[in-house]
Amino acid sequence: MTPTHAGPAAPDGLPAAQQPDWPDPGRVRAVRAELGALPGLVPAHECDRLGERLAAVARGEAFLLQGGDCAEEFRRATPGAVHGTAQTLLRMAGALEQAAGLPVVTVGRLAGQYAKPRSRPTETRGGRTLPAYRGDAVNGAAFTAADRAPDPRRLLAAYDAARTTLGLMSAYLASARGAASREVFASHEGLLLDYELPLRRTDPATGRAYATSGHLIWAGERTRGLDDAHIAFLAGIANPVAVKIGPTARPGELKELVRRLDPEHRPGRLTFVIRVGARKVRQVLPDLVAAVAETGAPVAWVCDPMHGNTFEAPTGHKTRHFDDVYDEIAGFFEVHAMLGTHPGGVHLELTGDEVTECVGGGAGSARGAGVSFADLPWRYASACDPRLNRSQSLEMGRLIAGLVAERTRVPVG
Ligand SMILES: O=C[C@H](O)[C@H](O)COP(=O)(O)O
Ligand SMILES: C=C(OP(=O)(O)O)C(=O)O
Ligand SMILES: [Mn+2]
Repeated sequence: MTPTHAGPAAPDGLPAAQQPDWPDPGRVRAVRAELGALPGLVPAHECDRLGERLAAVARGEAFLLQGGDCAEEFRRATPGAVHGTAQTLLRMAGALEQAAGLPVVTVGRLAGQYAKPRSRPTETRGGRTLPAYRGDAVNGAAFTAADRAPDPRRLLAAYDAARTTLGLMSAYLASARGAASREVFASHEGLLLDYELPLRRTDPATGRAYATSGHLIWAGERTRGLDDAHIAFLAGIANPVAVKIGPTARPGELKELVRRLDPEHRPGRLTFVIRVGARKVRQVLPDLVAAVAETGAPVAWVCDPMHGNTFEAPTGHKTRHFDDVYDEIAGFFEVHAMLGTHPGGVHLELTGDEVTECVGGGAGSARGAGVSFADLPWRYASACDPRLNRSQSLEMGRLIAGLVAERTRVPVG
């Protein structure tokens, strides 16, 4: 179990899991004040527009493609890295739109995905134990005491990197004429309350509070405690919000999340991102969908086929198999077909670079094809979880397009 810190940042003093052990509370207060004086990163009307798009996703009239790094890195807030991710997402969106005849809503895991919840608070290498890497907004990835020390000034660097990334994305979209979907929204896990709360602003037009750190904010599998600070934070913002749902979630918990996060049943407000693993999805998803259907809330159902399929390769690398990723998506579609509900979209960890982090893929996608275990050390660049590389992403995009096309009964071109 990861420790739960009842930190000062929690809304209404509620317990907040996975918060950093900042060394200097005075400095954190100063950083929060500085963040509070900076302009919001995204405007409220864009959050509302994404909400409208997600309402269409929930109705089965659009498909959500959400993807990007597991952990964004400050040093990669560069044109090459941001454009690579954007181009990969837009090419996948193009394949989906063409095959399925449905508009695709494209959302990046970007411009804020700088904080990570971890399974363990520390990491031991060669007999030496240091704090775990918790994302660039908290500490550095290098295995040194200096890097791993949490530093609240990194919250300001996260704001700068997010602003740079949003600018690079806008520039790319302005140049991507004719692209199937030219809107890319920004999303991240709203993990660090010392970052999220100062960036929460009241929209003068409506008097409603918005997280201005990104368009869509989600609570992770490790921070979705019903009575905890993260859910209270999401309940208090008007943005579209999502919650990751792992294999131990009970149907009643989802009903309670609906009650807290979408009491008015506002279309586009709430998305459930299911990440239960390929071997469990067919078994656990039906009861979850049925329970939420009983509430009558118009939630969007999205499949994260990454986080329930992670395993350790013989090389020691964290990896995922392309076929497991596809199988969880296929199972997700099967369950929705059986229930007559809508498979709203997918949430993927991917990059535009040809890294070697996930195994499999390649023509035919038989086990053993594409990236092999032996390839993993070659280009394993992720700061946290393994991502689909560019080729694997495009291949997965084509496979998903096949599933959506089958569903919408439009022949694949
Ligand atoms: O991205 C999700 C989590 O932060 C990640 O899977 C945790 O990884 P860990 O189990 O190595 O801590
Ligand atoms: C932390 C993540 O996922 P989850 O909360 O589903 O484990 C993530 O999306 O990187
Ligand atoms: Mn991850």
